[in-house]
Amino acid sequence: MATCHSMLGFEDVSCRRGGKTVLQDVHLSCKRGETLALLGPNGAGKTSTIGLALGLLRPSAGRIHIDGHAPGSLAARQTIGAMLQGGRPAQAMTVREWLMLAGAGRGQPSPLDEAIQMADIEDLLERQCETLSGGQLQRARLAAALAGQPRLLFLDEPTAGMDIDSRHRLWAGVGRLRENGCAILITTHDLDEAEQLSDRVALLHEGRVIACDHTAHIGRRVPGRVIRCRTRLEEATLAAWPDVEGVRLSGGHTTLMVRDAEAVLRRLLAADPELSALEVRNAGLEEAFLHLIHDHREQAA
Ligand SMILES: Nc1ncnc2c1ncn2[C@@H]1O[C@H](COP(=O)(O)OP(=O)(O)OP(=O)(O)O)[C@@H](O)[C@H]1O
Repeated sequence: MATCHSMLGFEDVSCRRGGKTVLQDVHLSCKRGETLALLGPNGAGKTSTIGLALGLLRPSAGRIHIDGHAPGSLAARQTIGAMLQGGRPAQAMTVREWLMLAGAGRGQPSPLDEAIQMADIEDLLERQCETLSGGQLQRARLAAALAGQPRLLFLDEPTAGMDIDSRHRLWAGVGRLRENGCAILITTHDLDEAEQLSDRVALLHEGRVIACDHTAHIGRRVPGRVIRCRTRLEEATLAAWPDVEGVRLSGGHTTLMVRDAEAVLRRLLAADPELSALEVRNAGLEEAFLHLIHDHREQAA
């Protein structure tokens, strides 16, 4: 049900914090029914971007709108739900009271049922927030962000600390919200999560958007292919081969970024007759992320 209506717009936005420029000439938009993943290494400026959209920080240049309204205005606040890192209610209150307050703040005191169900907090409603575990508090933050049915949702590393069940529930919930026309901006360091949830990704590095594209297309920006296999060959040996641009070992698998897949495959099969679990594919979000950041660093140097 996506339309072209932009719920969030950043035009040439810069921001300074502590005497340092942390965002520079940022252009971003997120439409109704769209999920935008804001990605980048630590300190890239993701949380600062959300702070600007919420009106908690002020831009030093540029313009930001929330469904046509200024960040921090009443209309903008009633539009937005935000799940922030470290967010918690100001005083000791129960989870139910927190949700009611959050919903009322958006001018929509009810219904809370969907928020409660999506965040899986039925059994936590009467608990005082200060007694919750880290993962439970994370689920309560999600419910508070969803209370009052926001039309623009910010999720800042929403699944950090969540167990697998809650994570899957959140992913399913994000899908439903998107179908209902909610615009969602999510930050995450989990690139599988970003790939699964987002329609588009914006990659931030040192305060600049260095790539913004459809999630399914971003891998095309990376030349070469990816080979994954189980092999007894050493990482350092493989890294020294011609046409191999990068090697990574994880979970017993070796992943190689290569320029010429056929040449490397022939050499791999000859060097290790016991090689198994072989896969060859185009670059995905993770390879694009690493490649684009590496390129940007080299250009800056
Ligand atoms: N309160 C602050 N005062 C001054 N500088 C700050 C403040 N908070 C963050 N910064 C700086 O702003 C830059 C961007 O930080 P930000 O928190 O937006 O990054 P991020 O992409 O969200 O990082 P992470 O992935 O680690 O959460 C960093 O250089 C950081 O050191």
